[in-house]
Amino acid sequence: MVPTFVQAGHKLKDLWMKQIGDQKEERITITAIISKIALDVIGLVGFNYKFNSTTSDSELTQAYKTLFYRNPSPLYTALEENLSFIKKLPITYYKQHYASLKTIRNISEKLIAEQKNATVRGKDLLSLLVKANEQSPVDEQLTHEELISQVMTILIAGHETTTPAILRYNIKDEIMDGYVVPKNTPLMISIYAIHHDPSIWGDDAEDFNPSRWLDPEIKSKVTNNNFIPFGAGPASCLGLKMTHLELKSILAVIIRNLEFRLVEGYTFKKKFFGL
Ligand code: HEM
Repeated sequence: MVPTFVQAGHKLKDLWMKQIGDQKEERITITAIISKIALDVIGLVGFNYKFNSTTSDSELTQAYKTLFYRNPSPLYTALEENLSFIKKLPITYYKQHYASLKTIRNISEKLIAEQKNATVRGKDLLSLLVKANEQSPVDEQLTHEELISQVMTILIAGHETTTPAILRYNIKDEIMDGYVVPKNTPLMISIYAIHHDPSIWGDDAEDFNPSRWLDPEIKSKVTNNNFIPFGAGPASCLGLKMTHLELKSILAVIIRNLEFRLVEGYTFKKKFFGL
């Protein structure tokens, strides 16, 4: 995997170098391109699939855009979540949404079929999954539908990584903060709120300040329960180790070649997450 990550780092560096050109420095918005690079990487290491999303828009990239780069108002999102019939209305967005899911499903099916018929097996996640499945006793094997779901989950989870909250159900009746919470109550744990708690991160918790990781007092307060970008417990992120390695590999290339500064006076526009 590491050579793929390092190559991705070089691709990113080359793109930015090109943007800077002959100038000494340039103002660059980094977010959109990072997401594209992440999609390219998950395509390659996950499925041996070339999205090439920094240079072209494949049908899969298009499908992703439809699913993830939609920005409805919080009110609309709340309505949509609580009144499930809304998603069945013949509105253009929903038609595109379902068409996109179908595209992702079709491509997942195609990738699995290719792997099943392949004579030489790669080292990507899907090749390993198909191989392990074939070698398992028949009654333990994933069905075709389950294989497709796995591929779709990894394709989606490996790309859209900003989760504001995680959902859990308590397995027994509990009293929380004086309230009785009956067994099986859906509980939304707000990652956003935990990661902005001033009692852990300081009064400037809302500010983008990576240097706070150098503060020994803050570091001593951080635990696996209050820093959970990859979730926690048995359903936590499958891609954690891979992501750490990917980020380190890409950063190693980038910081050897470029210097970064925040644009003076720049302020971040906060996204509303509803939790
Ligand atoms: C910056 C990168 C990433 C972040 C911040 C992230 C974060 C998360 C979070 C918060 C969850 C929910 C965990 C929970 O409910 O406790 C999750 C689940 C998951 N992630 Fe990631 N993730 C990242 C990258 C990836 C990648 C690259 C992959 C695939 C290789 C991946 C695969 C998954 C899967 C399959 C799940 C569902 C696990 C389950 O429900 O059992 N993630 N991720």
